[in-house]
Amino acid sequence: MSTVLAGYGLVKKYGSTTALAGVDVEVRGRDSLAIMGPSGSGKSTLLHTLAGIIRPDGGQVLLRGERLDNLGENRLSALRRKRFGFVFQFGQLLPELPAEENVALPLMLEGMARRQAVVRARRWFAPLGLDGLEQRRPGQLSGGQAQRVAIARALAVEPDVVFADEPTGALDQRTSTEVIQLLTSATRDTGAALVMVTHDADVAAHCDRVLQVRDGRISNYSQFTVA
Ligand SMILES: Nc1ncnc2c1ncn2[C@@H]1O[C@H](COP(=O)(O)OP(=O)(O)OP(=O)(O)O)[C@@H](O)[C@H]1O
Repeated sequence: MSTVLAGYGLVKKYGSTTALAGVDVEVRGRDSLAIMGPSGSGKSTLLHTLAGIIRPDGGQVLLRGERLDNLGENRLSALRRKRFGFVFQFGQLLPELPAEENVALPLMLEGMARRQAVVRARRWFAPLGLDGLEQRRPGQLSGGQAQRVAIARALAVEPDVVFADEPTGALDQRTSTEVIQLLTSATRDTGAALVMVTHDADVAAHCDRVLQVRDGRISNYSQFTVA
């Protein structure tokens, strides 16, 4: 599988703080990569830089060989909407919309008619164990169900890469295991790559590779064989 997303020589500074000190990373299609490391080591900065949310001060980010880091803001945000999906820790669903409309929203932002977008969105509910919850508002869902809706929303646009920042951070251990299994398998099934920040070694172990960041540098890479 060829490289989908790559960062080479990534540097990011905040005043006198060096958040990224020259990071190289490559992610292939269907590859899942967990980013771990101590608090303040640069994990979120690396994820956001690869996702085109933070612009690096040095180095390059490439999506299928196309540079992201020097695109104009409009092209960059269009590319993020179309080619990337995002799953965050919590609070990402719009509380006033039913679950199915939350999932349909990225499709509507891409110009799809509401009715068609909702039909497409509904297809994700059964595979993610959400059958029957289409009309629920986020406040009527458990934490694990809300994260599964967020996974559906991230996958609805059929992105090249899903970025997840502490996707299980607000869940108990059993729910966290269910959610990470669904996130890794559903992402792999679509052919997308997954890049995830987590503090939890059990969650990271569901990924193909784990990258350890320390003081803005990669201190270790490990490869798991996923069953
Ligand atoms: N917007 C910002 N302004 C100033 N400094 C920042 C900013 N964002 C991050 N930093 C600093 O950059 C370094 C890396 O931060 P980052 O959030 O990437 O770490 P992290 O590993 O994700 O931490 P955590 O696990 O606590 O979320 C830290 O020293 C942090 O204080």
